[in-house]
Amino acid sequence: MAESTLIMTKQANDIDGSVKQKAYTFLQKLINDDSAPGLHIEPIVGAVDRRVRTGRVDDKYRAVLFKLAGETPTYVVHGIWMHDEAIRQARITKFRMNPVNGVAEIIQEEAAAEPETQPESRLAVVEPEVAAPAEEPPRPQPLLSVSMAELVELGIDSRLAQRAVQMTDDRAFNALVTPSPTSQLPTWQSEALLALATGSSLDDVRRDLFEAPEEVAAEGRVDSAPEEPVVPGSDQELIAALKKPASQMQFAKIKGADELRRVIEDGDFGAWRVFLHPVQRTWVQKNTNGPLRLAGGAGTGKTVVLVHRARRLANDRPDARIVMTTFTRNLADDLASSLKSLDPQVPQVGLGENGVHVTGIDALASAVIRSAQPGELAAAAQKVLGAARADVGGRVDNHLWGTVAGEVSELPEKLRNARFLESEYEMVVLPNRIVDEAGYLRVRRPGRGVRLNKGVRQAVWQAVARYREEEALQGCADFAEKAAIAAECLKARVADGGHVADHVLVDEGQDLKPSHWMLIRALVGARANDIFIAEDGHQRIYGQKVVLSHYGIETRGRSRRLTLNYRTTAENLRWATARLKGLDYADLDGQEDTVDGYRSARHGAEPVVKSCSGLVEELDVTAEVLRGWISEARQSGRSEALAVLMRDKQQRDRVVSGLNERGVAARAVDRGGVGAGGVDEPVVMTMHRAKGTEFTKVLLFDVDLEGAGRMSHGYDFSEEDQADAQKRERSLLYVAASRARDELAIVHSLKKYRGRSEARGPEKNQNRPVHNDQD
Ligand SMILES: Nc1ncnc2c1ncn2[C@@H]1O[C@H](COP(=O)(O)OP(=O)(O)OP(=O)(O)O)[C@@H](O)[C@H]1O
Repeated sequence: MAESTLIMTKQANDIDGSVKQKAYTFLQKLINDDSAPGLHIEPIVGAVDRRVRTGRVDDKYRAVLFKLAGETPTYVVHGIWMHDEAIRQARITKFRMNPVNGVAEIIQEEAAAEPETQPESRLAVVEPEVAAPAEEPPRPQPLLSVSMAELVELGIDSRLAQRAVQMTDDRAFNALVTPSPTSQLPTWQSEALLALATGSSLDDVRRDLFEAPEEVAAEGRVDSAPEEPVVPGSDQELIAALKKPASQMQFAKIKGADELRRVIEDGDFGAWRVFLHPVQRTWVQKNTNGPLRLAGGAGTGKTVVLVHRARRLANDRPDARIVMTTFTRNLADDLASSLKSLDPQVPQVGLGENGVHVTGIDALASAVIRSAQPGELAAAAQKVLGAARADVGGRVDNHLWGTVAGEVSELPEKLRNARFLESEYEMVVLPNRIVDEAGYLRVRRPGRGVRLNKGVRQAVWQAVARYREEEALQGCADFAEKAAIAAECLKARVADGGHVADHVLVDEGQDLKPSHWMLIRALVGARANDIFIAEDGHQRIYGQKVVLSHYGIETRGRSRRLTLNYRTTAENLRWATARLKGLDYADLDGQEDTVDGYRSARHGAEPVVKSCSGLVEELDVTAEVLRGWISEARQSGRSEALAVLMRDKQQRDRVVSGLNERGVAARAVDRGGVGAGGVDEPVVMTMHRAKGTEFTKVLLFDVDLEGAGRMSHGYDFSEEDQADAQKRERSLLYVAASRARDELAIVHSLKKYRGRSEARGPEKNQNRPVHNDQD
């Protein structure tokens, strides 16, 4: 009995639900012993590839495989089809190493007897389903600014290259380069062409796809034994080609029965676990002295990289203490379950233990505080608050800044405002560890927008002092203060026992506040792979813009942006990014952040925008759209997750009851998991809560298409802050729209928004920034 190695392809992974169990049994048997009775592994006469085999999955279905000889055989699973289609596929499909760049690929050739009919190339490129460019209004410029020869030099099939360089129409181009179960377009070729069409240069493509850094290339090598020279055209050459990072976008070695089961059960949804983009793989493996920052639009797989990287660090050094953190508890729960689903063997542990500790950043601060001795806590609070308090565990009343603002009559009217005071406190007072008026009068406040003279600073400090007094009376501290106090505790502990973590990985970095960054810096010393940050400046929906280097985290020169969106369709992406148009965004290095090159390889329907006359009609339309989606899903038998997203919790509850009254069994989601969210019970949640989630179809309810938004009110103490608040509203729409995998609907009532903004009166003291713990 000889065990086999199994290589799954991304396309083969999408196995029809009705044969998944049988496919699993077949492939598991194949791994155990390819000569087992009942598998019927057989060659096909007249096939273009002598390595091709078919295998019997059941009476109707056959697997198409490529067998590579070695010490033990390797089987590359091309796919599972009904008998006749499987035989056809087996005849015309070839597994090869691309002769130009050495990447493994599956291509289709015409039957061996007919090669002369297509002299320039025998690769069968399926015609795009969309109308040919000749039928479209002519456009002056082709989409690609490279020549056919340059594409061929990259390794792109010559026939595909010829068609691609002639294309002037987006949709036709996308149809040409989008892989489908019938086109057999190698994944790397599709990605290379899409990247070139969205602004990457040939050098960018070469670097990203073919030039893996040493640590990634080393990961792909067979083992440390001296390598035998590989004979050209041999099976060993193909096995080596499978290990190239660009090959691993499409081919993945299956390690064990559990992985096989998960890969088959999850199909495309589990692709993130095995088929990484070479750039993702690089950022999983990269070793550096100092922090790394990975930026990228929504759905580009930043979290995927973070989770893979946590596993990689844990596997490299089982005694490493790794912290993986993010902005909210819900997001942290998602990270924990992704890590578990990627690798259940990675120990998820408490802070300071060997393994990965996954936690929300505020929960992390609270845990440090809970673990501190009273003396330690008092010393830390002295540094942060100017009072040696050990009673900082309680929660601050949400309205405390508003109350204080109302009490300090010396504050100018414009600044007598909870939002101003809270942001001044979090951005200036806390990070600078200001504990008295003299310190506040001296401090520099770059980037704060509103200028303060001495008298105003004194008034602001009066408010801060009142705030702190009240907290001392109540025995509490707010989240930002807790993070600052936790950071001071950890800094003090370094002298005794060193740092509490070896590696810290941060997701949703754009939303973290200065005190959070100071806490992160205090968790881990400056060392190899100390901090890894995933962020998207366009998705900042809480707090102010932050520059990491101000808090001892220097990522300049060690940053990268991901641009391929895996989640949503190109159509939804266009709608989502259009929300950001005309605004400037910055990344955590303080540099311009753009959506240039941001692309999706998937296509679908255009988003549907429904204009309504008011709330009742909005609810009617929402119920109607949901009923349509539910009935489509039921008819197709697909399991789909449906969600309705809106701006705030009151609206959410109104929508749930409105939908229930209309016979749609919707369910509100607040804290805690989203649950199945299947078609029988669409979920309804705020756009803030939807951060980090994804659904098959998403409806945005009562959208303010002008993006002026309610949040901008209350920020009129400075033009910059008001503009920033409006920007966050647009970002929120971008976040919400980019949750949709397939379809997006937008329901709005423009008339009502006009009325609302005209009717807005002063509500200054009640205003308070939305906090992560609230939404
Ligand atoms: N290499 C990959 N292959 C297949 N799917 C992938 C890959 N990388 C990411 N995905 C999928 O794309 C979706 C988005 O990934 P992820 O959540 O990591 O993106 P993100 O950049 O963190 O998004 P956001 O910023 O919106 O939170 C997920 O469904 C994930 O499984």
